[in-house]
Amino acid sequence: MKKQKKELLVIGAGNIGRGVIGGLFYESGYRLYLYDIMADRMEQLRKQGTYLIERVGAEGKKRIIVKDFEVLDCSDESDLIRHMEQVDLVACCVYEGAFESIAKKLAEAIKTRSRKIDAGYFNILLCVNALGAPDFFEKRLSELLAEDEKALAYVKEKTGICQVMVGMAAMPSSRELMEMDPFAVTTKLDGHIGIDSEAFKGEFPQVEQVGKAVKAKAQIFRKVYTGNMKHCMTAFLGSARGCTYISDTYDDPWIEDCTAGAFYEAEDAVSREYGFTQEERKEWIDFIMNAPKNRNLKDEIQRVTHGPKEKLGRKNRFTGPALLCMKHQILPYYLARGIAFGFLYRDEREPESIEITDYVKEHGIREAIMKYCGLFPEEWELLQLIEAQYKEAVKQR
Ligand SMILES: NC(=O)c1ccc[n+]([C@@H]2O[C@H](COP(=O)([O-])OP(=O)(O)OC[C@H]3O[C@@H](n4cnc5c(N)ncnc54)[C@H](O)[C@@H]3O)[C@@H](O)[C@H]2O)c1
Ligand SMILES: O=P(O)(O)OC[C@@H](O)[C@@H](O)[C@H](O)[C@H](O)CO
Repeated sequence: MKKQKKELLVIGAGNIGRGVIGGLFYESGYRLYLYDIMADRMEQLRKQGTYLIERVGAEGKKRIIVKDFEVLDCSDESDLIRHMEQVDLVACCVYEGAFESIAKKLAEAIKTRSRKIDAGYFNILLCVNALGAPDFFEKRLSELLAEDEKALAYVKEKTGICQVMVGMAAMPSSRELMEMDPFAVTTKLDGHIGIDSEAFKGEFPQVEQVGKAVKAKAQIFRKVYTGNMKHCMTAFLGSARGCTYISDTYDDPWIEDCTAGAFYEAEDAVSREYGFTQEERKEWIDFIMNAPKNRNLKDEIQRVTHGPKEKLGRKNRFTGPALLCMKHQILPYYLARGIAFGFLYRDEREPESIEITDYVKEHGIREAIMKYCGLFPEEWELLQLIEAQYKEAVKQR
């Protein structure tokens, strides 16, 4: 088997791309190639030549300076496609809105790759919380390459399209650090990255805190419906209590009870739906519920709630598990409370929260639930439950 070069092309050089994936692979000896759509900012990073990662744990902190990376010419797509043709490992660290344009460039690169005599494996790591990302890329690549048999065969035989569970939060650094280095990024110190090992092709990367994940397509639903849901519900409830950071909520027993309630409802429903074993369940519950409270990490509520329209949506982190609960005869009592507080969440810096709360004011909560959660009148039990929780929440505020 051809030895894989220790090189990683990062697409989306933001919190996760620079801070978590870039940082961990760099520390394990990988050469980084960074691409981002923000061409001017990337040019500044190229000139700067290094960037700082601050890793913050419950007990201690660690700083790393990333050096000797290459910033691509981000002013057009040709340099990106050329690197996709040459670097065997690509990490997509972007939101869903970027998927289509990345799929088109990958398709171009795959055409060239498939014609190389010694064409080796190519792995695409989808480091995203979006649900169904591998299915999207598999489908789009097969459509874009439909006329090209060689390229299609290369996708099938040599390309790994891998969901990655990024279990390590990352965020912009404090103002003091950003003044020292405008590219500084802060991440959790502990945490784990799981790459879909069933989809990965060839030699698996040996990187600290990065391991193999099985049942990855089910695991990402579990991560988003339980872990990210709990995180976002903490932020919605925390915002209602006047908190700025997630850590400000840690001593509030009401927030703790409500979010734990929602977590266990969702975890039960997800486990029934996807058939996680008792051992798998225990490990996951322990990872989320017994994680040490990291009071040193300043994770802003505004970052965690970002894009509330998507987050309240039918398939996303609240309505998704609430519907699964209904399917499996579990009452999504606390999940409905999380949704209710999502409808109360208003931050002038988050335009979607203004749209949602204004809509509730104008049309009433029932119409708003149908519009933003995508529920139908025949799903009346869940509709009524959220409505009731909303009315309670308004009284409590
Ligand atoms: N931040 C976290 O704690 C965390 C943890 C797990 C997973 N995630 C997921 O990781 C992904 C990235 O999150 P983030 O926090 O790093 O966001 P971010 O906004 O910090 O970074 C995303 C980067 O992608 C760039 N981008 C946008 N469109 C692009 C395109 N077409 N091509 C190339 N680059 C493009 C943006 O300019 C930005 O720099 C998201 O899917 C998120 O859900 C984030
Ligand atoms: O990045 P988002 O908007 O999908 O979700 C916000 C956070 O919940 C998320 O970034 C977490 O910090 C991360 O998924 C860690 O597990």
